[in-house]
Amino acid sequence: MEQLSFFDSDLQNPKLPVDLMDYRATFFSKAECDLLIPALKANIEWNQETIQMYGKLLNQPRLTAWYGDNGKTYAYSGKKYAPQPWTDELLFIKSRVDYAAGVTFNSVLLNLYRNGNDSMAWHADDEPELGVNPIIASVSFGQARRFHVRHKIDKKEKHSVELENGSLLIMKGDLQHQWEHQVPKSTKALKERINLTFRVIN
Ligand SMILES: O=C(O)CCC(=O)C(=O)O
Ligand SMILES: [Fe+2]
Repeated sequence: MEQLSFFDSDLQNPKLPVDLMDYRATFFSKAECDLLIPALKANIEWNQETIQMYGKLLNQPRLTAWYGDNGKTYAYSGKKYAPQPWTDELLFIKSRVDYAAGVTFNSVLLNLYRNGNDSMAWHADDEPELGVNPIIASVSFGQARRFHVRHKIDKKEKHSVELENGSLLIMKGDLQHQWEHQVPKSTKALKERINLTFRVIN
């Protein structure tokens, strides 16, 4: 795919992992986004999952859903998730993403960030079922949010990109092994954002 990288610190930092991330700002057109966002809101079965933290059961700061091929179970935070069957919208998005990434994805994790208070903490998608050096394709709709990447060992090594409405970010190489990523909270009044990360579960 055509490589466009819009990382602000590109020039200052030769160690920027451009070989680990491809970003396309307008992968889906505005018209496609306007059709897909309400369809995803209405047709996806959004769940409020919990997390165990400091001995307490807390709500995750976002809603989630897991869709994919039958049998592609996903283990996350000590729980196992069976996928919901693909919807028409998801298959449409997947066909475009599969083509761009050159990968036939078999599952997708969806996140709904309701406002600036919703977030995703630092993590790497390095579960064994994703395999070594997984390609993960991340599609964003709605409110643009900052996506931060930092090196696991040298935590000062940090980059960020604004994930815009209709954008595609492909994460690849050893990004999930050497780096972590997050979507931080914001104190601004932010609208809803839907993110889909397409994955191959082995
Ligand atoms: O919402 C995002 O942009 C990131 C989502 C993510 O990192 C994940 O689902 O693993
Ligand atoms: Fe992730």
